Amino acid sequence: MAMLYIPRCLNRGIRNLLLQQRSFSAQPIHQFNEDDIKEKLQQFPGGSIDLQKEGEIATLIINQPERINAFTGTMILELRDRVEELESWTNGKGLILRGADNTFCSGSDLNTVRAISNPKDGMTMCMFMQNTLTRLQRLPLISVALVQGVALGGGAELTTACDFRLMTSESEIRFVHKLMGLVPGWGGATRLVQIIGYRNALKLLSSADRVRSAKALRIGLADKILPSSDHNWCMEETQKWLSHYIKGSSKVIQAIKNVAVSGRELPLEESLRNEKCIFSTMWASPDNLKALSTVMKHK
Ligand SMILES: CC[C@H](C(=O)O)C(=O)SCCNC(=O)CCNC(=O)[C@H](O)C(C)(C)COP(=O)(O)OP(=O)(O)OC[C@H]1O[C@@H](n2cnc3c(N)ncnc32)[C@H](O)[C@@H]1OP(=O)(O)O
Repeated sequence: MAMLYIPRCLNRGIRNLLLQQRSFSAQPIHQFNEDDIKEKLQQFPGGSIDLQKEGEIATLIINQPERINAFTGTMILELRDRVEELESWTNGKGLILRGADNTFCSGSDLNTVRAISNPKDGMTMCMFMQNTLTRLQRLPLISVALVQGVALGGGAELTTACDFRLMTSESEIRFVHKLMGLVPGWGGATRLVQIIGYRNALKLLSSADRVRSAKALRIGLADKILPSSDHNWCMEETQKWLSHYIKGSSKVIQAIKNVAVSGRELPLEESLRNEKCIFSTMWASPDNLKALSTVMKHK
């Protein structure tokens, strides 16, 4: 669940209202019995999704470098567990999503794909991943995908579940779905339209062209190009870039992410009500009172 922070000290009416609002983000997009698909995905092991927390920034690592970090069945399950863990990380502020070994992700593992290439499994896998990536997208953390090497197919879709994308001058994002007789199924098309607009998204999906970093920056898919591909340097630069957006207390950063998600996802009136509720948790809060007690000049 992407959780709003709801202080216990609020009066009962406001607290109940906030709890109701919170249940909006906790609702899975698709409600279905997950047992069958979980059992199926367990049969395709390999690789891992690793979670590291360092201070206020967590890093999720897609880890199967021998297959360019392709997603196996168990990695799909592990991603969900890791996202769930991040949902209850109350002190966190930022998240970096990256692949192991200087590349991002080559999409679904084709061995897994072949084994579940029937309508029923395809549909439940699609719903499972859409639920997970929606939860990832709604985490109250500011998230950035560090795209080194390639982000192909499902890998390209994954980048769109983050708030921002940093690429290296050598990396590329490519929606190859058309070449496989498919459309994105992990929510990637919907999110791509939100990020770069209908016309640009349609061009990328219908051409299956590779998007190198300069073009990605131009059309708003990437937020920065890192000039070196050296892994340690890229990670340091990504942390530096992210740290600009996560200065301040975790409650303030999480509230900012929540109002932004609300603005993106909810109809106007509902979003305004949600913003009011979140605002009410921040007004006269310790962070707010501390700021007011200092002499402020925003020069
Ligand atoms: C599109 C829909 C679907 C979804 O989930 O929505 C998908 O994502 S399906 C997967 C789409 N991705 C692909 O089709 C990737 C195909 N592979 C490639 O294009 C290349 O391997 C590439 C560009 C990723 C990497 O090329 P490079 O020359 O750097 O390395 P190799 O080709 O030698 O790859 C090393 C090794 O990895 C295996 N590999 C790569 N990607 C996958 C994958 N997605 N699933 C399974 N295995 C993958 C590749 O076959 C090589 O294995 P080897 O045994 O050494 O031949």
